[in-house]
Amino acid sequence: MKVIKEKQEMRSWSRAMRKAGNRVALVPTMGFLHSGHLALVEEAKKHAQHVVVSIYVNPGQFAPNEDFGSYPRDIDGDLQKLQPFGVDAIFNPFDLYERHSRLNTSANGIAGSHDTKGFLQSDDSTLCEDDTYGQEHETWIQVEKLSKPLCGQNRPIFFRGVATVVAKLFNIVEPDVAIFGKKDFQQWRVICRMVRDLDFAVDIVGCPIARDFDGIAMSSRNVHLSPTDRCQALSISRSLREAAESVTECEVSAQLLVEHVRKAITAAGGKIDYASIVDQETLKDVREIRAPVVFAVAAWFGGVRLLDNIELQPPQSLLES
Ligand SMILES: Nc1ncnc2c1ncn2[C@@H]1O[C@H](COP(=O)(O)OP(=O)(O)OP(=O)(O)O)[C@@H](O)[C@H]1O
Ligand SMILES: CC(C)(CO)[C@@H](O)C(=O)[O-]
Ligand code: BAL
Repeated sequence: MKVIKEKQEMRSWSRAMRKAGNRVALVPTMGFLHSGHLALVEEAKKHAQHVVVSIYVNPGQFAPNEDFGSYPRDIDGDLQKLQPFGVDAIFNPFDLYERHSRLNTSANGIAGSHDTKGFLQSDDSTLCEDDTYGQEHETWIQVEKLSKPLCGQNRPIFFRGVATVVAKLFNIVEPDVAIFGKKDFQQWRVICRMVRDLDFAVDIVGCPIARDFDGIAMSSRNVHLSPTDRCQALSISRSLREAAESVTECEVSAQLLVEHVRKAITAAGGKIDYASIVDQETLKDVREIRAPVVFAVAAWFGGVRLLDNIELQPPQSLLES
């Protein structure tokens, strides 16, 4: 398993694999890996001879008030976890925006890099001594409509940052296929749309949500939950499952289903960011479950923002009528 830090080396490696007639799959991650990430790697192996996992906590998708600094990181642990999985290369760049000295901080562990609007800025504490090295980044990809609802409401720069860094990763790794998790359903839709609109020659594969033994959607940030918060946070997956059961029993009112989930999460002590039933393509709210839709939730427990969702199918009787 090769660990690659430099963009140029990454591109050359990938080109050599493809020149030899092999397909390359990319699994983009921010590290602190769990079984959900490893399931993406297993999926990647079905689509290509070579698998690259990128590990990069992207400063461009965090607003100044968010958790870039405290995002969990453990590169040594990640390498150990990936070892048995037949991954060919780990791409772990120091800084994809080339603002920072390679000499003065640990890999991808920088903080304090946005202005008040959330734009990336050079930070005095991390500026290179030779300031000709640092160049500001000013080109961003904005997937206009799909970035606005759900997570976009309270994280207005998030998807711009995600789309841009994923485009950069595609340009560096030049994969044939890239694998994303549907735990971040909106992110997966945004990337699919970007690929379609900008003609990236990359197939996008979406993988089902991996859950822990108790039903919670796996997430790197779960490590910050106290045992009590974690127990209370199970109200998210439990109430989503109950909503799905109600649909099979012919409850099709989105308002009633949303009320049920909101009540359950609030009663458990959570603070809801959003709970919405939306069309899977447009991510627009639906009033009734008359086609396959997704019920997406973001909620805070003990200072940790958690995402989850469930796909809802219309009741059989509606399909038959
Ligand atoms: N439980 C999961 N099931 C399926 N895919 C997942 C799961 N958790 C993460 N992924 C996917 O792994 C990829 C990398 O995600 P990331 O490194 O941000 O991990 P994360 O667990 O989502 O962390 P966070 O705490 O930021 O939510 C994304 O495509 C994400 O959707
Ligand atoms: C896709 C991604 C790696 C971009 O930084 C990140 O948003 C994530 O891990 O889901
Ligand atoms: N998996 C989502 C990354 C983020 O919340 O920044």
